[in-house]
Amino acid sequence: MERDVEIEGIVFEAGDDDRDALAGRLAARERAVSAALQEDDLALDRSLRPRRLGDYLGQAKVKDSLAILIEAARGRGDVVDHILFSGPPGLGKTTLAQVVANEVGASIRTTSGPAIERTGDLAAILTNLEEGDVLFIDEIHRLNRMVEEVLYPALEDFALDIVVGKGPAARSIRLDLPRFTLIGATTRTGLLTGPLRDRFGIAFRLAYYAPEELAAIVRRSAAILGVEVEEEGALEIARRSRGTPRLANRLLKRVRDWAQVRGDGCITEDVAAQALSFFEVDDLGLDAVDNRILELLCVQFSGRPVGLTTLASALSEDPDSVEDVYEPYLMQQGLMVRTPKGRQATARAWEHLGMLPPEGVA
Ligand SMILES: Nc1ncnc2c1ncn2[C@@H]1O[C@H](COP(=O)(O)OP(=O)(O)OP(=O)(O)O)[C@@H](O)[C@H]1O
Ligand SMILES: [Mg+2]
Repeated sequence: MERDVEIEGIVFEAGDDDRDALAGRLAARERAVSAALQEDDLALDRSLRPRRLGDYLGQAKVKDSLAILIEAARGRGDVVDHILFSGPPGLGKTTLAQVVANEVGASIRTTSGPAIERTGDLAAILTNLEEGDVLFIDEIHRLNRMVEEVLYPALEDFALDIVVGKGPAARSIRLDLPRFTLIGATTRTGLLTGPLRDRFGIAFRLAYYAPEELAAIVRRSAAILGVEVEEEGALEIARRSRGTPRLANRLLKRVRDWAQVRGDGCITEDVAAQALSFFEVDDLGLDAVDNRILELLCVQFSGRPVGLTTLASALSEDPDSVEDVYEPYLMQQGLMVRTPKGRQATARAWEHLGMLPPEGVA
C-alpha cells in the first residue's frame, strides 16, 4: 500500500522505487565492457536473475551464511538482521537482496542512496514499510549525512524521530516503525561511515567468481535463452568475463549473435574465442581502457609508481571510477599493485603487453 506522508506541512509522495533506483544506477558512467549496469541489461536481467538461493551459483560461503541467517530468523519468527553486501559492480548484490526477500517471502522496496535526497524522502519510505518487508538501499555509501542520521534509530529501534515545528517551539516526536530488514549494497565499503556500518547485523563482501562458477552461470543463462553452448564454449566466455556474472551474461548475448550470423548458432570454444576477439575482449577479459591503463603504467610512466590522480587524469577518467571500476580487476589479476608510492604494473602486465619487464619488477 503506497501512502504519502506529511511532515511539517510538506507532502512526501511515496516514490516509484524502481525508477529511483534506476536513476541512481544510470548516473554511473558506462563503457563497452564495463561491469556497470547498462540499459540493455535491464530486460536481460529480469529473465536471467536468479530468484532463489538454489539458482544463485557460486559465492558458496555467502550463500551458506545467508541460509543459516534466514532459517534462524524464520525459526524465531523474527525478521532477518540488517545485511550489507559489498563488492565490485555486477557480482550479484542486487540479486542477493531479492533472493533474500524471496526466501523469507517478504516484499522488497528498492531505492538508492542518491535517490533519497531529503530526510522526508526516507521518512516516507520507512513509514510505508510493512512488518517483515525488506528495504533495499543500493549505493548506500552515497546517502547524505542527514538522511543517514534518520536511518540510525530506524535500524536500531525501528523508530523514526521527526522534528515538528520550528525554532524554540520545535520538538521531536518518535514514531514506531514496523520491524523490517535493511539490505544495503555498496561498491565502496571504505566510504561507509562507521556508525552506519556498525548497524548492520552482518556484512558480506562478494568476491570475483572463478571461471568454473561463471561457466555454470553461462550455461544456466544459455538454457534460459535457448542457446546451444558447449562446455568449453561456456568456459571460454567465463574466462573473459572479469569474474563478473553481469559481464558473462552480456558476453554470452554478443557471442550468441555472432554465432548466429557467422556460424551455425552453437557456441563452441572456437566460436566464443573468435566472437570475443571480434568484440575486442582479450583473453584476460581486458578491454581497451584496461589495456590503456597498463600501457600508461609501463610505457608512458616507464614502470614507475604512479599516483591515482595522475593516472586518472592521463586516462581522462575520474579517480573514483578508476578506483572502483578498473583497478579491482587489474589487481585481482595480478597485473597491477598498489604501493605506498602509487600504482605500478607487475611483470605479468608487461608480458601481457608483449614486452619484457624491466629489471626489479616483480
Ligand atoms: N550468482 C549468480 N548466479 C547467476 N547469475 C548471477 C549471479 N550473480 C549475478 N548474476 C547475474 O548478474 C546480473 C548482475 O547482478 P546484480 O545486478 O545483482 O549485480 P550488482 O552486484 O547489484 O551490481 P551493481 O554494483 O552494478 O549494482 C544479474 O542480472 C544476474 O542475472
Ligand atoms: Mg546492483
